[in-house]
Amino acid sequence: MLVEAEDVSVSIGGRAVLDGETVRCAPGTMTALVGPSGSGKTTLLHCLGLLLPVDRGRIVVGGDDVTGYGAGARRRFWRDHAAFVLQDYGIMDEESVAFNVTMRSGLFGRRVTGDLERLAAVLEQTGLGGRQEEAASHLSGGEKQRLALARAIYKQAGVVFVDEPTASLDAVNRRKVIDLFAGFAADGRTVIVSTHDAEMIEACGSRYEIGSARAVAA
Ligand SMILES: Nc1ncnc2c1ncn2[C@@H]1O[C@H](COP(=O)(O)OP(=O)(O)OP(=O)(O)O)[C@@H](O)[C@H]1O
Repeated sequence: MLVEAEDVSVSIGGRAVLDGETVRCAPGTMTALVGPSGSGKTTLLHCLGLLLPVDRGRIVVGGDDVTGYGAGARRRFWRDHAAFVLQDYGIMDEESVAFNVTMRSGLFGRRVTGDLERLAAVLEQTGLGGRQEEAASHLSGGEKQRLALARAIYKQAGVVFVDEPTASLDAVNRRKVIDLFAGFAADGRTVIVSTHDAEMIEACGSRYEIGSARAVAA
């Protein structure tokens, strides 16, 4: 699914945070949003993911102008097409590891439904094997980050929005995470990454320098 921002501007508290940004994030590619701290990478990622409205310009997904989507249409987009790995991880502390990955519980009680075999495999892959019953509040910061990754892997969404996924990782785990997202793109998905990480940027098929309104083909 092609995800585009066309001439997008956003002001927060009267200050221009994005000024005429245009990016084109193609399926089958990892697209990097790069630039100095405070240049607006996270803000643009949130606009592309319909988490934040734009003041000017358009967000276009799969050829459809989605800029004016209301709450219901945005929720359907998130449910059917999007996975997010954001800086606050979006973990529900009071819920179990399993619920945080599958986002599904049984109609009665707290039994988690979904593809439990797949859940176990994904937790194994992210180093959280056997911990599905635990409350997410028991996890460390790094484990919560891996839980957010597990959710994105489990969901198999068409568009994956990722904010600084390697910021707090050691070299070995950084490589694993880069390979994981590169694998998503190789599967034909659209992967959009806000990052400072030179190794991650290197792995991206295209990159945009945010703040300069200038596209740089990789
Ligand atoms: N909710 C908010 N309220 C006030 N200012 C905000 C808000 N969100 C973002 N900003 C401001 O917008 C600018 C861009 O922020 P953003 O987080 O998009 O930058 P970034 O390029 O992702 O930075 P970093 O690399 O440090 O994560 C910053 O100056 C920030 O202070």
